[in-house]
Amino acid sequence: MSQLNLFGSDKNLVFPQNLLEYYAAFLHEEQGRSLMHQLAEEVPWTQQTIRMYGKQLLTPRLTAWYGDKGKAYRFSGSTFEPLPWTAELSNLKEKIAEFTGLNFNSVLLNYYRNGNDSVAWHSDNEEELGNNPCIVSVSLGQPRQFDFRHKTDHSGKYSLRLENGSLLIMKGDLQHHWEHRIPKSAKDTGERINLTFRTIM
Ligand SMILES: O=C(O)CCC(=O)C(=O)O
Ligand SMILES: [Fe+2]
Repeated sequence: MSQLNLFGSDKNLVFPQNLLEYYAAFLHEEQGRSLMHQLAEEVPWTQQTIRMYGKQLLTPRLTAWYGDKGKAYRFSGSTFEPLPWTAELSNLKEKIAEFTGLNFNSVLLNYYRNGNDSVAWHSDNEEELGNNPCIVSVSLGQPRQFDFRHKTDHSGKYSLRLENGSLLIMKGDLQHHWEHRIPKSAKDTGERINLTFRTIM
């Protein structure tokens, strides 16, 4: 059963709750934590640079990209060839397929080393994800706040807490009209890994 618990508000816009499904306990607490530690150790994490305001900046988190051979992913002017699926990641992909009925050919991993790591406002609207992508996001470790704001109206935001072991589905036309981010957090200092399973066309 979905347990969506959105908080916050927007004076003008009501968040379309039907575009999210949230399951707080997709994995058991202990499973979530041990998978996080395993991935933290084993994944060849890299810190990407992005071009912003004419400057090269380091992204405030570590990332890795896995998927089927040939399913390259392009963003910020770079092309990323996926690493081949590991046993842990393909097991998790299978578990997601059983739980949601959804199949994916790639996964982006984000490692937030502490509350100072974050991801800025964006939507996952790259062309190779197709028009209305279904994205499954699994969170491990430190719970963090996940914010949504409307693309053209920044007067308010909606938030949700992504728990250790949780699964969130983002679907429909969410990525057309809404942006999301993981803000920095002074109080949530523990480490967290997030995996977003995606289909590259
Ligand atoms: O860490 C998260 O929960 C979200 C990551 C995200 O939005 C992304 O990788 O596109
Ligand atoms: Fe995203």
